[in-house]
Amino acid sequence: MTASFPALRLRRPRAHDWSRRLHAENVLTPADLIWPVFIRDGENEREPVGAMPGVDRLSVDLIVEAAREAVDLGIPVLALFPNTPPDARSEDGREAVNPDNLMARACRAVKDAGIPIGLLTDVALDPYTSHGHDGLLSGDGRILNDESLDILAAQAVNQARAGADIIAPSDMMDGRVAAIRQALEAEGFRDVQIMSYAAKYASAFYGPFRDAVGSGGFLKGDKKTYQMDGANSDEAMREVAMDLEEGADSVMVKPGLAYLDIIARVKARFNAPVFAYQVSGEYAMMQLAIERGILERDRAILEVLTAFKRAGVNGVLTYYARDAAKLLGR
Ligand SMILES: NCC(=O)CCC(=O)O
Ligand SMILES: [Mg+2]
Repeated sequence: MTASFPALRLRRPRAHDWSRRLHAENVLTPADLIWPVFIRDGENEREPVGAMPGVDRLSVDLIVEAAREAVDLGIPVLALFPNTPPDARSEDGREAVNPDNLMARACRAVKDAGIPIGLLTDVALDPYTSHGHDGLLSGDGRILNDESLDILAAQAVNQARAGADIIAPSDMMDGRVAAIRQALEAEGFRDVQIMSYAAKYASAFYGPFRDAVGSGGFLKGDKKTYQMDGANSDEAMREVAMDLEEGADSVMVKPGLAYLDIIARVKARFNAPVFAYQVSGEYAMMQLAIERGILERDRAILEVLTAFKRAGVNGVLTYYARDAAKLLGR
């Protein structure tokens, strides 16, 4: 910088709204948003998630309505998460490959209704297992890596058959992207995308999500042997490199706000689409402060989502997707 005050006045471009808009380096639009929704049994059922005020579990018919609303708001993708009835959960999570499970029914219902929206489906066993883990559990309490790959790949194919557009493995087993990509190719699903949860950290901020999908009460122990240690950043680069090499079309960093540095590193290093997940705990934290009048709602929502853009994401999974899209307009 050569000029100095008063030739240089950095406040000049900030003086007017038109000028601030003109100079904005990053712009959030509804097309940046992926809306996670929770599926439950029944018909015309809308059930609030206690730990996530403002978020409901919806029966399949209401998921279809949500998809229509998302399209109207310009949101390109819905992310689907099932709250599997307890009697369908088992030690091996086999409900994950049931062609009539909640996830498959929701995908088919949205696609059969001809709604032009992308569907992102989560691959991991935790909503289907009686122990709440993302992979298969051994007798002595370990999460088995290689042994879990077959059912995860079969789960992905089951979702693709039901109409999923983006398979999103969140299980953090090594090698699962390759296994899923191979299975999708073998079954003819050449154009089904994979968005891998590449850098997924073992986080306290997933607590409310486990309430939403009903796995919290089941979970034995923690997920530290497969999800990443929050102290690590180089390791995230290796996770991302591995998933891209195995056939991921895009990668995700999760949670979001506490990991913006990871997003920025991934963006700087890889020429690949990167997404962030503003997770349930981030949502709950903000939402409770908003409901108590401590935070200004609209500004807080847009500020945080814009921060993800600034860090370098192509898009954000956020429980605020609908609210943010309404604020942004089309
Ligand atoms: N596999 C999806 C998640 O774990 C979501 C976490 C959250 O929203 O807390
Ligand atoms: Mg990995």
